[in-house]
Amino acid sequence: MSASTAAGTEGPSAAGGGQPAPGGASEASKRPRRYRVHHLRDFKNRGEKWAMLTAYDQYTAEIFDQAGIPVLLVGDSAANNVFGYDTTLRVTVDELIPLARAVAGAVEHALVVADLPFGSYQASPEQAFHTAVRFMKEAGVHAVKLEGGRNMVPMVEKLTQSGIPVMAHIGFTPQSEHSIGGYRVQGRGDQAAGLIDDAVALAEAGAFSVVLEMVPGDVAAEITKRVPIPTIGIGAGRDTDAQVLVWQDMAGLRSGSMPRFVKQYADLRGILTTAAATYASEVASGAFPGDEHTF
Ligand SMILES: Nc1nc(=O)c2c([nH]1)NC[C@@H]1CN(c3ccc(C(=O)N[C@@H](CCC(=O)O)C(=O)O)cc3)CN21
Ligand SMILES: CC(C)C(=O)C(=O)O
Ligand SMILES: [Mg+2]
Repeated sequence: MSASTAAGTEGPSAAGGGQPAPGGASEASKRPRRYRVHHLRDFKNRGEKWAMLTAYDQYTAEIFDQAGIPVLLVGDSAANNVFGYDTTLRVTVDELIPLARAVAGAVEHALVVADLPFGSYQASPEQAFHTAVRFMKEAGVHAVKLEGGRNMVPMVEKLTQSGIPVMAHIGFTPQSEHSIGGYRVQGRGDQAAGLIDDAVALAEAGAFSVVLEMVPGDVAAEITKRVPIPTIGIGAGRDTDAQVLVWQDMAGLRSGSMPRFVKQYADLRGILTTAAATYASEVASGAFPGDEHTF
């Protein structure tokens, strides 16, 4: 797998290998050598919807890349989906960078975005800059994401002016769980105007896209109309430019109750449970290893 940014990255590539691209299989040959922020803006202008997924390791990144997912997010949700912490607040830059390095190193076409962990960017634009540079240098990601509205404008300006593309994230922002007071829909009623102002300010500050998490569908639709950058919804209805889900939710690996915005497209937990139990019983019975596995 190549993380190359060599010449020839702009044009469409014939090396799609027949894999599906966002617009469907027929679009595969149009898949760019590397998705760039301008491709995402083109999708918006053409009204083509696309999907983002989280990824935290080599094989999932490779699989989602080959499936035609144009943007992969190394989310701070690694906190609860990799490390077993109860909230995203716990994950550190030092923990997330190796995962981001695995993902960025495994993809050929996808644009890889890393979440800036809680506490690693809020203090100042300089702090945000130094953390983002670590992700770009040590992990090789192509962009970073941070949570917050108008208060994040100085950070977004500093990063974008330094050549670091920034994905914004508003609505329910899990890193602010304790000040928000729980996992709650944001932007209802007279909160809507403030959320729209946040999105507009972040776009003006240079953000290349904005995640809208747990926002009423009509508010997300209004924001999507009002800003020139792509909106990426999670629990924000069907009218955003793109959607994002945590991959373990999407593929049915995670146990327990699922947020309402999740749709499960596979039962990986069932598949792995059966595989592990069958392996164990074949070892117990002596059916594995067989002659063909023996030297
Ligand atoms: N596995 C996983 N999936 C996610 O979507 C996700 C993470 N982890 N970790 C980081 C954040 C946290 N997120 C979450 C997690 C839970 C709910 C949730 O339980 N929502 C409930 C209650 C909503 C309400 O109270 O109104 C729901 O039914 O949607 C929402 C967002 C989204 N992100
Ligand atoms: C759910 C997405 C947007 C996220 O921020 C994460 O996975 O950390
Ligand atoms: Mg996150």
